Amino acid sequence: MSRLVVVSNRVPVPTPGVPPAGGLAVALSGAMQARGGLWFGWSGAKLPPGETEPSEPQVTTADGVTYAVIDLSERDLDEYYAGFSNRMLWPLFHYRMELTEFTRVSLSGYHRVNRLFAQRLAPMLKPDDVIWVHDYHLIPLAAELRAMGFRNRMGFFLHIPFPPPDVLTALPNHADVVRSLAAYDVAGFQTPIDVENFETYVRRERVGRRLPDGRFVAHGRAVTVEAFPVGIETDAFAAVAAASNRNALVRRVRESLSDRKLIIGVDRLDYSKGIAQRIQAYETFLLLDPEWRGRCVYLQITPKSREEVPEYAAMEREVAELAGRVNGAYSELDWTPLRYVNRTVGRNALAGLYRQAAVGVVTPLRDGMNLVAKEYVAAQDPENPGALLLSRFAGAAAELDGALMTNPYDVDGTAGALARALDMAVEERRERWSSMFRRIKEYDVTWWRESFLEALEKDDEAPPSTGRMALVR
Ligand SMILES: O=P(O)(O)OC[C@H]1O[C@H](O[C@H]2O[C@H](CO)[C@@H](O)[C@H](O)[C@H]2O)[C@H](O)[C@@H](O)[C@@H]1O
Ligand SMILES: O=c1ccn([C@@H]2O[C@H](COP(=O)(O)OP(=O)(O)O)[C@@H](O)[C@H]2O)c(=O)[nH]1
Repeated sequence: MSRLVVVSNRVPVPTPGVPPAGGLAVALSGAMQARGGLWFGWSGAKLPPGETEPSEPQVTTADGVTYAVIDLSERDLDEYYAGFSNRMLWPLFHYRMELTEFTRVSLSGYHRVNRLFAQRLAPMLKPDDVIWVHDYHLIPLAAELRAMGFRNRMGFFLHIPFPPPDVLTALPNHADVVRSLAAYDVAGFQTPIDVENFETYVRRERVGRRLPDGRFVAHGRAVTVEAFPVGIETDAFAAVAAASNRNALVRRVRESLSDRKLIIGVDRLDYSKGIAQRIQAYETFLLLDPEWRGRCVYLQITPKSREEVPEYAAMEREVAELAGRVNGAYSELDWTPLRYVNRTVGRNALAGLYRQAAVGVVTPLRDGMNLVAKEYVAAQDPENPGALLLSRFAGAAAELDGALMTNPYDVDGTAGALARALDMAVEERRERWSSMFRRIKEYDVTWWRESFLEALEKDDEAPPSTGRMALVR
């Protein structure tokens, strides 16, 4: 078997006591440990001020995985990470054109760092390595490596949505972005809707066409383009949740609830997650369903994220204000309706908290997948599962047909759905949960990794299979 080389912007080199957070890190950590290989990317650290030349990769090995990471300069991070990746591609790919900021400077920093990644990675590559590149930060990496002469099989997986052409074409360099995707042998997306958006773009912009074998030919290369919805380690996560009464933090939270029903939300502090709209929906619910006052607690766990990006700082203020408003209006001396926590919680404790919660609220305005939704389902007690309230705009909605679907822009509708979730009879909860659990058990993180790598390692001549994912919706 060829060696697997994974490249992603952030590489969570295992650090005792520091859990990886963020869906990409969580999904790939398990996948890498199962298969081994090399994982290359940014260390998460900045070079000392004034230094501009990134170090040689720092290499460590743990659990059969070799981690090779480089520090990046302040300028590189400003332009490539906080700039083009997170002020242009992130908002645009989440359909938020009004939040984008395009500058030539950040675009050129984006290309410079992609070239740097290619240069630092190149000496470590062997001719038969299979290279798997992750996410929007690194779209041009294969083109850079190909320009240096590498002929390896290269695959790309986009963890965030691929927007419809009317949105994508607002990106001044959209044509280059799609040309860069054609340098890969496989381009994987989260859902069939993303594949459809790609296909519509290719057709409308006349840059390619579908081959009879299902691949796309664009810019002179044939690329397999398919949906590979990312999953979780369902069985392992369910087992941790089932044993969570041994976890001291989980026990403390349970005791603090004193029989009140728990509603849980877990999201990075990101405008795509719809946290402000969700708190407004909770406020409306407390207003319209007064019988629930004092009988439920909403716990919102929200680690801060990308604080160097101005839109994130603005959102941090907005959400904190809203949380204060709800608590100011509805708190009693012995009851606080909303617990808003800006801290990362370890996944073992999270598993137990999900299991405690009568309702999981996952209401992003747009999300590539959302692993929290799948983790909430995996963590439930099969005899008495909670209800999942899920945005129709999360990638996970294409699979989790047993969730109560909601439109997060409809605050009143979400408030009503929350009341319905809290009131749902156990028979209905069991029925909804069983179908979701079956789905995430079959399409888990192992399925995701194996099916992507199978497509990537397939002989070019063999027709790729299509329709790997059955769309529920
Ligand atoms: O590295 P950061 O800038 O701190 O951000 C954390 C990660 O956020 C995004 O995660 C996405 O991947 C998940 C797993 O496939 C998916 O469920 C979720 O919908 C996506 O938003 C981002 O795409 C990653 O690159 C970041 O590492
Ligand atoms: O305090 C926290 C918050 C989140 N997570 C994990 O981070 C991931 C978030 O992934 P998701 O796909 O939901 O969203 P992303 O942050 O990648 O956009 C999930 O596995 C969560 O369990 C965590 O471990 N601790």
